[in-house]
Order: sequence, then C-alpha cells, then structure tokens
Amino acid sequence: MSETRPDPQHWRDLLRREITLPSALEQVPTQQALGRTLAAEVRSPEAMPVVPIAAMDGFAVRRNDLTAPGRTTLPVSAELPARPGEVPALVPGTAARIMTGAAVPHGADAVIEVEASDADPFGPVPARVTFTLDVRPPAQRHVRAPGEEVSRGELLAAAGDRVGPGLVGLARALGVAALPTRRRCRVSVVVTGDELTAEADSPGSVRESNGAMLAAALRADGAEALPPLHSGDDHSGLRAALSRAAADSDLVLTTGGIGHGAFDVVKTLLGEHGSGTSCFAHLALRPGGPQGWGRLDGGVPVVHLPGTPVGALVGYHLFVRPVLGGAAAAEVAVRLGDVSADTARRPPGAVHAMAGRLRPGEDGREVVDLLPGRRLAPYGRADAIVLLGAPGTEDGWARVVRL
Ligand SMILES: Nc1nc2c(c(=O)[nH]1)N[C@H]1C(S)=C(S)[C@@H](COP(=O)(O)OP(=O)(O)OC[C@H]3O[C@@H](n4cnc5c(N)ncnc54)[C@H](O)[C@@H]3O)O[C@H]1N2
Ligand code: MOO
Repeated sequence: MSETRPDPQHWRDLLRREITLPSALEQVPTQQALGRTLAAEVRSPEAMPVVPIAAMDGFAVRRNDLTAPGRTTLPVSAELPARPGEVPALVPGTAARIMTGAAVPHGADAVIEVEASDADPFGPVPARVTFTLDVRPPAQRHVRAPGEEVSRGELLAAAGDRVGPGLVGLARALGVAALPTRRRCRVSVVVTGDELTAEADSPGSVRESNGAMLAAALRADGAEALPPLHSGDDHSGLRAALSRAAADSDLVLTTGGIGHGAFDVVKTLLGEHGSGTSCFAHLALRPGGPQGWGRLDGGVPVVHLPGTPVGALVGYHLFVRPVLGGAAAAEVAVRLGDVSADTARRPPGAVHAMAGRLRPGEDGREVVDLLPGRRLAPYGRADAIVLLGAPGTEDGWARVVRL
C-alpha cells in the first residue's frame, strides 16, 4: 500500500481550514472568567476615577492661596481620609489634609505632598500648615482627574483576547459584573483498543492513559473535556462510542486504530474501505506520523490521533490545539541548547518531534535543551515539543511548541 507523506504543516493548515468550532457567547461572572477567551469587546460603563482623587498624601489647596516660590502658612480646615461620604468644599484661604485615594474637595485645584510641608505625616491633623515651594504647582498637581485612567465607553479588551488577572481587576474596578466569553468547546475523547484497561492487571493489558492525558491537554487549552469513552477493536463498539460522543460534543478525538493492521478499527470503519467519512495519512512526522480527520453524525468534526501515547501527545499539540485557537497554538523559533540527546538517525524530509526543556541561555535569551528518549518518558519533565528538521529552520534553531 502506498500512501503519500504530507507535510505536517500542510495537514495543520488543512484541519484549521476545514474545522470551524462554534463560538457562542456566554456571559461569565468576572471572577470566574480567568483564562477564558472574549467573544466580544468589553467597554467601560463608567469613567475612572469618577471624581477627582488625591494621588498623594498631603494637603488640598487653592493654588491662588500659595506664595510660590516661597513660604505659605494656611489654617487647616478639614481632614479628608479615603472614606465613603460627602466631601465638603474647601474653605477659601485654608488647606485640607487629604490622603491618597480620597476625593479632592470642590474648590481645590492641587494637592501638595506632605513632604513639602512642615506637618508630621503620621501625627494628628495640625491647626496650620506651612509649605515651602520652589515653583508654583501646576493646576491639578497630584490630582487624578475624572476619566483620566479610563473614560466612559473606552475599550478595555477586544474580542479574541484572553482574560488575565489584569482584566479581572479592571472589570471589577469598573463594575463590570460579567464578561462576554466564548463558550468552552466541548470535546470527547474516544480511546480504542481491546488491550486497554483501568489497571494493567492481566498479561497483555495496558493501562489506559491517553484519555487522562488528552483531557488534561484540553483543559489546559481552555476546552471542556468530557469523560473519555472506551471502545474495543470492533466496529459495533466503536460506532456506538462515536455516536455517543458526537451527540454531545463540538469536536471528537479518537486515539489508536489508525495503523496498518487488520485490527485498526478506526481506519477500517471510517476510512476508504468503510464509510469513507474520514481520511487518513501518514505524515512526514516522527513520532505522530499516522493521522486522520473527518466528520461524524450531524457533521461533528473528528480528529484521529495515533494510539501510541507520544504520537497522541504530539498529534494533539500540532493538529488539535491550533483548531481550538488561542495564542498557545503558536510555534516559535527557539535556539537549540544541549542537543546531545539527538542521537537517532534522522532521515531528511521528515519533522522529528523531541521532548525539550526551555531555559534562559547565557545571553538571557531562551534556549531549548533536548531530553533523551523517543517515547512518552521524557515528556514527564518536558515543557516543550521541539520540531527538528522543520522546513525553513536555520541551523542551531528549532520550531518549538510550548506545553
Ligand atoms: N506496518 C506498519 N505498522 C505501523 C506503522 C507503519 O507505518 N506500518 N506505523 C506505526 C506508527 S508510527 C504508529 S504511531 C502506530 C499507530 O497505530 P495505532 O494508532 O493504530 O495505535 P494502536 O496500535 O492502537 O496503539 C499503539 C500502541 O499504543 C498503545 N495505546 C493505544 N491507545 C492507548 C491508550 N489509550 N492508552 C495507553 N496506551 C495506548 C497500544 O497499547 C499500543 O502499544 O502504528 C505503528 N505501526
Ligand atoms: O508516529 Mo508513531 O507515533 O511514531 O509511533
């Protein structure tokens, strides 16, 4: 049987083009929205600050009452801590002791910091205060003007942005109770193989691990991972598992059953000798070469990953994550550090995926060290998949997918 060996980059582009996931909008309470992707822009319902606010601990004054340069002594007519409540207007010819964050009284047009006065910053409010000023303070000195930080209707974040702690804080500060996020994509994983068991308790049985691994990867990428479904190597079992998965999900992943063997149940059920609703290829990629994709009942997209745990992990990060979208899907070029683990013969023309660990190099710029091993074992310590031999890669550099 001859199969083409498509370029993994082309395969990724094909899947991104063909698979569009729903992007329904879901309002999520601001405090629970961390990590979600915005489905729409967020604008401020109010100005920040709403009223003029002192930016320094000191005294609110009218600049016309000051001699500058020179010394001015004014009676202190009020004490204004940062507290809720009405703020009386500043009595002309007086100063009001004010704390950072307190509303500046009507009539005051500057705050003089306590350091420029003879007042004890921590003592009781003085009866009078003397300022020694070198220059006349500019209007609104140490006053945060209404709308200075955010104006009403200003864009806080755009559709497609990921909600970070900064936006959670900003939204709370402005009274935005819920954020318009994309509904999480619901993904089912169907693992296949008669040998798979919860515990490896008999000869030939293999502890099922792809389900937990892919659920973890999906959650890390902001998707909702439904409980994994298991099918044996028989068509009726797989058909049942796939239709259960399709009924409930935006996207289905399968692992295993896509090799060249008689028991490769996914391929024989859905490939050209079966329903023909999925297509399969052996990509110029090691590991993770065998891949497939198609559509299930109702048009639900399905991506077929190899059963080998390392093949499933690599395939997920190269082909599924980009379909889910988001910044994490980007591959970046990183300099290679320690490559002593790259010992296997690497025929040209294929991309070789190895486990790697990122660290700052001697010049502070990031480098990646290769970890020894071709299977899942090195991924216990890896924070990157390193793609060696990818077209367009300069010597001493590799494309890297962060885990
Ligand atoms: N004649 C050929 N044979 C194979 C080729 C080839 O080109 N010609 N390619 C090899 C490559 S590369 C891969 S990858 C595998 C792909 O095979 P499958 O996707 O059908 O995977 P399985 O045979 O079902 O399983 C492979 C391996 O992984 C273990 N496994 C499977 N699922 C799980 C799971 N959920 N949790 C833990 N471990 C799992 C399974 O027990 C097998 O050991 O084909 C090669 N063969
Ligand atoms: O592509 Mo397979 O995952 O090399 O073992």
